[in-house]
Amino acid sequence: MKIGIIGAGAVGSILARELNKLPENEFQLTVMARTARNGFTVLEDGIKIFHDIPVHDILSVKDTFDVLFIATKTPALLTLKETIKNMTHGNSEIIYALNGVGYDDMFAQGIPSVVYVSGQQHDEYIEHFVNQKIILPDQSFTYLDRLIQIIENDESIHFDLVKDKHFEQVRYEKLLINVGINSVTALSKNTAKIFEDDSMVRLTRTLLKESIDIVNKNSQTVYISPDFIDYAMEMYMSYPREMGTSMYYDVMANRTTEYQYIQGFVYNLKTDDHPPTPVLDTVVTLLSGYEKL
Ligand SMILES: NC(=O)C1=CN([C@@H]2O[C@H](COP(=O)(O)OP(=O)(O)OC[C@H]3O[C@@H](n4cnc5c(N)ncnc54)[C@H](OP(=O)(O)O)[C@@H]3O)[C@@H](O)[C@H]2O)C=CC1
Ligand SMILES: O=C(CO)[C@H](O)[C@H](O)COP(=O)(O)O
Repeated sequence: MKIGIIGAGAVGSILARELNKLPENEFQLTVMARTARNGFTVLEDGIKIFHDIPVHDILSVKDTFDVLFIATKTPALLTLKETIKNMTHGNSEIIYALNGVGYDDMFAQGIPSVVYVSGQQHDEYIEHFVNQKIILPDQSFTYLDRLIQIIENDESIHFDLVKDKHFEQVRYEKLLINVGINSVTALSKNTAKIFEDDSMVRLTRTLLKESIDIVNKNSQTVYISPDFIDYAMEMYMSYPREMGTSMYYDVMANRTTEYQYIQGFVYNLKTDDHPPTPVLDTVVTLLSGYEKL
C-alpha cells in the first residue's frame, strides 16, 4: 500500500513519525512538503529527536498513492488541486487531515477527518504538545481499513486512527473547539495562558454560546448541548499555558489563516432572522481584516 502525507508540519510530521514504523514489505510511506529535507526533529517532553524520514519537494514526486493524507493548511487545497489529482488513482482515499468544515467537495474521493494533535512547526523543529489522533467517518474503506487494523495491533505505533459512529457530531465539536480557542489566541496573539484572565474566559464562553446556537438552529444532524461550553473551557484550561493553536501560529508568522473554514463556516450558517451574535461577528470581521495585510 502506498501512503503519502502532504505536509510535514505539526500534524504531518507526527503522523509520519508513527506511520514510518509500519512494516516496509506492505507499506511504502512518502512525506511531502514545499521544500525537501533529510528528515525532521520533534521536541516532545523536553527531548529533541531527529527522525531521518525524508521529506520530498511535492513537485518532484511522481508516484500515485492509495492513501493520501493532506496535512497542509486549508488555503493550500486549491493550490494543490491538480498536483493531488495527478498523484491519486480512481480508488485512492484522500484524507483531509485539516481543521475546519466546508471543503469536502474539493476531491471526489475526499474523506473528512477530525484531527486532535497539538503542535507547532518552528524553523528548526516541530514542537509536539499533546494528542495524536485522527478520527474518520464510520464507513468501510478499501485501504484505510487495513491501515487502521495494522495500527491497532502494532504496539510500537502511537497514533489513534479510528472511526466514530457519531462522526458529524465529533466534527462539529472540534469545529467549535477551534472557534473558541483559535479565535482568542490568534486575536490576542497569546497562548493558552490567556485563560488565566476571567474576562477572556467570559468572552470565550459567549463566543461558544453564540456559535453553538447557530449550529443547533441550522444543522439537521447535530445537536450540541449547552454543557459543551464547560467541557470546552475545561479542555482549554488543561492545556500547557505555553501551547498555542494552529491559527495563533499562523498569525504569529504573518501567514494567511484558515478562518473561512472555521469561524467563517459557522458565521455563514446563520440565517437572516438569527438573533444577534456580536462576539462571533466581531471575531469574523477582525480575522477577515487580518487577511487584508
Ligand atoms: N498544529 C496543530 O496543533 C493542529 C493543526 N490542525 C490542522 O491540521 C492542518 C495542518 O496544520 P499544521 O500541521 O499545524 O500546519 P503547519 O503549518 O505546521 O504545516 C503545514 C505543512 O504543509 C506544508 N505545505 C503548505 N503548503 C503546501 C503546498 N502548497 N504544497 C506542499 N506542502 C505544503 C508545509 O510545507 P513546508 O514545511 O515545506 O513549509 C508544512 O510542512 C491544518 O488544517 C490545521 O488547522 C489540527 C489540529 C491541531
Ligand atoms: O485539541 C486540540 C489539541 O489536540 C486542538 O488542536 C487545540 O484546541 C488547538 O487547536 P488547533 O487544532 O488549531 O491546534
